[in-house]
Amino acid sequence: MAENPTPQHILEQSEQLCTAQELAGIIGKMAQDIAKTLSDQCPVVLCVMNGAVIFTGHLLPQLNFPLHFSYVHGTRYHETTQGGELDWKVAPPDDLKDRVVLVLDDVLDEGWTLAAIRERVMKNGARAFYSAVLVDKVIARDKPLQADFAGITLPDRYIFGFGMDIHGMWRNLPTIYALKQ
Ligand SMILES: O=P(O)(O)OC[C@H]1O[C@H](OP(=O)(O)OP(=O)(O)O)[C@H](O)[C@@H]1O
Ligand code: HPA
Repeated sequence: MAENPTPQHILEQSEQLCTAQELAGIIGKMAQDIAKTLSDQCPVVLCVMNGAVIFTGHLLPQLNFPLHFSYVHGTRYHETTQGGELDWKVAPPDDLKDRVVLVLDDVLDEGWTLAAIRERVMKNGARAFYSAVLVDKVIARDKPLQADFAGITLPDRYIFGFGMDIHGMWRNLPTIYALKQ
């Protein structure tokens, strides 16, 4: 891959990992599983911006029970493919006393982002924390947190599309891609 690849070059060097139709089925099933656990809890649902925006947009209308909605924004990959320190742009809401919280994220990779969100959410008084991730990445290390609801497991490759970026681009692709190996 060239040092400064063009968006088109990135796409040409990539392969699609699943279809948009498969993702729709996966998210539909997640909505059913989440409803079984949380439909009588009136949870606070938090989208982790930016990556979870499309996953959230597909999942939320399928959660057929009362809930409150807000978001957090933490980033630790910036426009690179390596995670670093978590940079809070918008921290979890302060007023979570006795609330059940469901956090939606696009990918559980090393797990540090969701672990940090859980810590803040519980510190802000939540009664219970749940997480739902579209992709659970299989990595060689233990993760500090396991997702309560996971859509698909994918191997340890940098993925993008469906909300996830590669060098800041291609969040708008309708399904998930990875660079060809
Ligand atoms: O499990 P981890 O290794 O902590 O990585 C997962 C997090 O990394 C990505 O966010 P990123 O920092 O890229 O910010 P973005 O969502 O704005 O792209 C992704 O959206 C998750 O929130
Ligand atoms: O594979 C990934 N793609 C996009 N964002 C990410 N954040 C952690 N891992 C990834």
